[in-house]
Parts: sequence; C-alpha cells; structure tokens
Amino acid sequence: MRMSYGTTHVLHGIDLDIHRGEIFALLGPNGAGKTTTVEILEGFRQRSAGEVTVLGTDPAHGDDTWRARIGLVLQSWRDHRRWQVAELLKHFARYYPAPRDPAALLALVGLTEQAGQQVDRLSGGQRRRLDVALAIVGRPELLFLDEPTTGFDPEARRDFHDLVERLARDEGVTVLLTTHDLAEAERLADRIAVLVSGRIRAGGTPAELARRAAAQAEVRWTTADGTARRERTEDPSRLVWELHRDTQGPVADLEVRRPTLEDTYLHMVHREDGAGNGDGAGAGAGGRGAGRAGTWSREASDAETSDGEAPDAETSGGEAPDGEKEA
Ligand SMILES: Nc1ncnc2c1ncn2[C@@H]1O[C@H](COP(=O)(O)OP(=O)(O)OP(=O)(O)O)[C@@H](O)[C@H]1O
Repeated sequence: MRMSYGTTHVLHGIDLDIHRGEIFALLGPNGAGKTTTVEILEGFRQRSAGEVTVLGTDPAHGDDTWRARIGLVLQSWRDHRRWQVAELLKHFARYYPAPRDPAALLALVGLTEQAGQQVDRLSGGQRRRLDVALAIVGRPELLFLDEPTTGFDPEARRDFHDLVERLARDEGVTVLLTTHDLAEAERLADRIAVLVSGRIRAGGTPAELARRAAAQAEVRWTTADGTARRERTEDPSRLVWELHRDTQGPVADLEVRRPTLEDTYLHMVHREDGAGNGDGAGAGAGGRGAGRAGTWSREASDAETSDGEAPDAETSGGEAPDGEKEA
C-alpha cells in the first residue's frame, strides 16, 4: 500500500499481515505514517495505491455490517460533553446487534466510579479509558488503537495493558495499536512492525527483534601501545580468544557489549533523520528486518495490505536497503 498527500509520499509501499487474535504493534517515531496507515485500514482515508483487506473487505468499500465488526476510537463522542459516562455508553451500545453490558464494560475499563460523571469533567486518562470502552462496546473482532496510552500515568498504563491483553487472550479480539514507545510494543505485542519515514524497517516478534539486534556484539579493548579499539563481530568469544592469544596476557579494558533492541530501534530512527534512506552507509538492523518483515505469513489474516503489484522491494526483502554488517 502507498499513500501520498499531494506530491508528498508518506507511505512508500508498506506490506503488513495481521493475524486473527494477535496484538500487533505498529511502532515508529512522530510522523512515521502510523496514523495514516490506521486511518486507511479503518476506511477513513483513501490510499493512493495498493491492495488492502480488512476482515475480508476493502475498507474503502466497507458497509455498516463490516464497520460493526471493527472497534475504533471516534472523536465524535466528545461532542456529547454534558452527557454522563454511563448514559453515553448506553447510547452507543444501541448501534450494535450484541453490545456489551454497559455496567460490566465500565468495570472492565475501570470507570465504575465515574458512571454518573459528566464526560467533560473526566481527567485525560479517564477520557482515554472511555475511548476504549466506546471502541469495544459493540464486541469488535478487530480493535484499532492509535497511540492509546499517550498521557497515561504508569498505573493507568499498566491497567490499560492488562485490559488489551485480556481482550486479545480471553476474547480473541485482534488488536492493532500504534505507539512510539518501544517498551509498550515489547510488553504488549505478539508482533511488531517498525515504521520509519513511511517504510517498514523491521518486523517480527519482540524476541526475534531483540535476537536480531543482539546478533552482533561490540568488543572494546585497549592495545599494548594504549590505543582504544572497538570491533563488531558475530563471534565475540573468538575475537576475545584471539586477543588474549596475541596479547599473551590480560587484555586491557576489555568489554563485550551486545546492542539492545532499544539501541537498534533508536539507530533506525536516527539514521532516517540524518543519513536518509538506503544510502549504504547505515549501521542498523533495519535492512535485515525490512527483508524479513516481507516474509511474514499471509495465512489467516484479519488485515492485510500490499502493493498489489510485483512485491515491493522495500518491504519484501529483495532489496535490503543498506549494508549494516560492514559498519
Ligand atoms: N492531511 C494531511 N495532509 C498532508 N500531510 C499529512 C496529512 N496528514 C499527515 N500528513 C503527513 O504525513 C506524515 C505521516 O503522518 P502520520 O500522522 O501518519 O504520522 P504518525 O506516525 O501517526 O505520527 P505521530 O506519532 O506524530 O502521530 C507526516 O509527515 C505528516 O505531516
């Protein structure tokens, strides 16, 4: 799928498969294209090119029955400023064939005490909980959450994570959430796609991404003549053994460090800021990840986007954008 606003290309051909029942995080910095992607999948924005299927339907042509199967956070309820929380939920519940019980839903999102409160008196965090309550009142199969925990305090964030997990694990709801918080994506998601400047730079389970990030270790030491050295290697034990052998004694200031997923993520983000795309000079794991992202299974997907042309090299693995191993 591609998206341009006028002559500005915002999504450069992204390819995603989201499987039924999973929590999928679209992770990326400000302006990466996360909201644009979600709005296209929700049917609110018309893509410029490519194929998109959500619950078996092209969202550009989704009807009311399709929409009732999808949970999304609408801003329009904020127009009902003077309504009470429980009243508002009951009102929206009427639009769905098999809605949740409003009282049970308030308990689920931790708003029981606010049931009788006017919505414009809710705190920011409570409003976001009401957002989620309204998004799930119709028992959606697929839930879209665009940066849902922005502005949450740590406790509200943890409660929210527990709620999203319960929805996915206990009720089989598929969740697509966007975030710029790596820790949130790692904590919640079954799979993560890293979107940077409109391209999927890496993808996989949190464990896969962390393994890939740590594949190369950095070894630092000081030579006999006092020079500080550093070298990246996939086999640090061998390098250390060789150093020890060559030095014929202890290696000064020896340090072996494996990059964390955070190191790698920040590297991908900053590389976009500085060096631009695919310039062959990058040093992150983005190129590898981008390649693998395109190999994800296409089975049983709830939401799927693709170019609808020949596989796009940028996300299908045919063209790893840089030579990160040389760095
Ligand atoms: N209606 C629009 N017209 C023109 N450009 C737009 C429009 N909406 C978004 N953009 C641009 O598209 C790019 C992607 O925006 P988008 O909101 O999808 O990013 P995001 O990843 O959700 O960012 P954030 O984390 O800041 O919300 C940005 O450069 C933004 O300025």
